[in-house]
Amino acid sequence: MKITTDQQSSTPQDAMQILRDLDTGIMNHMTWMKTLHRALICDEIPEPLDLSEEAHCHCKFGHWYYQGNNFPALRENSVFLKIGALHKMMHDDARTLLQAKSAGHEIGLAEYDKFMDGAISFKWEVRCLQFEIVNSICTTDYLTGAWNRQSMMSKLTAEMERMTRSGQPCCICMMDIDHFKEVNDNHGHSVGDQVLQTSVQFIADRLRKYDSIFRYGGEEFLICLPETQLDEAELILNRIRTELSEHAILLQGGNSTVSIAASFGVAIMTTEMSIQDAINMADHALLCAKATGRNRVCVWRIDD
Ligand SMILES: Nc1nc2c(ncn2[C@@H]2O[C@H](COP(=O)(O)OP(=O)(O)OP(=O)(O)O)[C@@H](O)[C@H]2O)c(=O)[nH]1
Repeated sequence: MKITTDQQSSTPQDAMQILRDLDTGIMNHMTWMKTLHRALICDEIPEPLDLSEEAHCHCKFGHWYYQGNNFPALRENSVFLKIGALHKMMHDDARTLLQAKSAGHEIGLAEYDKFMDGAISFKWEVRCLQFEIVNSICTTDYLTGAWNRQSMMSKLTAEMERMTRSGQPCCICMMDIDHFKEVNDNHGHSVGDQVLQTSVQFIADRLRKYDSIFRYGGEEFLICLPETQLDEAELILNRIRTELSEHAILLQGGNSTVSIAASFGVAIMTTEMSIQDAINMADHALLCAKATGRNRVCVWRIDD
């Protein structure tokens, strides 16, 4: 589920900084490659650090990569870890070439190819990580960590295609925090923002890993529950709704709390209808929940 994935703990500013750092890493290694080839081809004296066992830690990228405080979320990313392994291998292979050269041996084709293939893979994986980060910036609502509205239609379309293939049902729910304007009016917008962040995290923690939550707009969210019948969706959402209303949100500083509740409207998506039709039905159910007292789940049944 989106909220709990590692990319969510970075802000867009962090993400932009990581993109720049990765670009700098590629540039630095192109310059390094030039120095290395001068030593291998033009008999220049090699850089002493390139002969060290720890060469991968001593280059500028290595300093950045291994420093403890650069974006903790990144340290759990599988592509980031792969980049680290490729980077070390590239420096190890470069050292092997330099040692062969300084011992007066001819550099074998296999050794050279291994080094160059590693260097190409390193650059490729850095590009993959950059793509992943750009994709995350484009698809995430960075206030709440939910998927954003732009990514919603493509995800729901994929879900519709999956339904067509598998015949499994899928429910859509519109969720809106009750009297949210009062939270802003009584506590200020920054508290309102915290309440949005915490509520979404709270809900996301209680969804299954194949469910998704999207920020539809303002304090309204769309929840997609694949492989779920309407009655089951109602049960799941009612459990979440109850827990949310009973859970006071602790504000930053830890001295005060805000209690909230939310209304939910749920409908089932079928292959005979458009995605927009399903959203409209869930939205009608949400209006029903608001009109009949809030803090409740209303279900839109097609034969109602
Ligand atoms: N703090 C904060 N407030 C937001 C954000 N987006 C929308 N809002 C506020 O959400 C409030 C929504 O108010 P209303 O549409 O009147 O709804 P409500 O007070 O929740 O009432 P009901 O939905 O009828 O229960 C407005 O005050 C918006 O300014 C946001 O990103 N941060």
